[in-house]
Amino acid sequence: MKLLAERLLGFISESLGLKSNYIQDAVGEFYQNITISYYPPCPQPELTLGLQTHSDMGALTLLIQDDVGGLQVLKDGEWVTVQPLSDAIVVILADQTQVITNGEYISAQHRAITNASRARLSVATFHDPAKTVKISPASELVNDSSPPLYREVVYGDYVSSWYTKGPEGKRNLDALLLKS
Ligand SMILES: O=C(O)CCC(=O)C(=O)O
Ligand SMILES: [Fe+2]
Repeated sequence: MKLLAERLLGFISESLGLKSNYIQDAVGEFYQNITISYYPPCPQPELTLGLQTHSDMGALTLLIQDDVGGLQVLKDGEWVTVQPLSDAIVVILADQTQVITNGEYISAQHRAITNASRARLSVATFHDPAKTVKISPASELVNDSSPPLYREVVYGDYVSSWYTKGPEGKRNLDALLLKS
């Protein structure tokens, strides 16, 4: 998972004209976190979500889901179900990559819905900076016509505020926006 995350961040860096290890260097050694989520059947799925709308706070998330399905991503204002595919790994771009790329790449808002009949399992591997790492837009991507969109943040502070305020859409990322 770590190698895959490194390669994907490498491709993202290269696509923006940065050296391939740019984002990896900005993030530093990954703090790898694994969450296994179990969603029991819910008698009234229309009344509750399995997981509320959020974007992941680190750099990149790699997710494996079983064949039940329930992960949805927000695309053009609509919720789109990520169809389970056997052997597939879902790549979820997370907030720090949005900051480093100065908004060229956008972290995905997603949620998990429940269903009435089958329990669901997902395994997410988060690739995050260490808590002491400072994250800011890549200087190579910032100039007079493309000013920095986000202020620098110590990743640990971002995590604290995420847990204090809770994830509500992308409000934690929006709090880093510099006023133009
Ligand atoms: O269970 C899922 O499909 C989503 C899990 C997730 O988004 C998370 O743990 O951050
Ligand atoms: Fe997530």
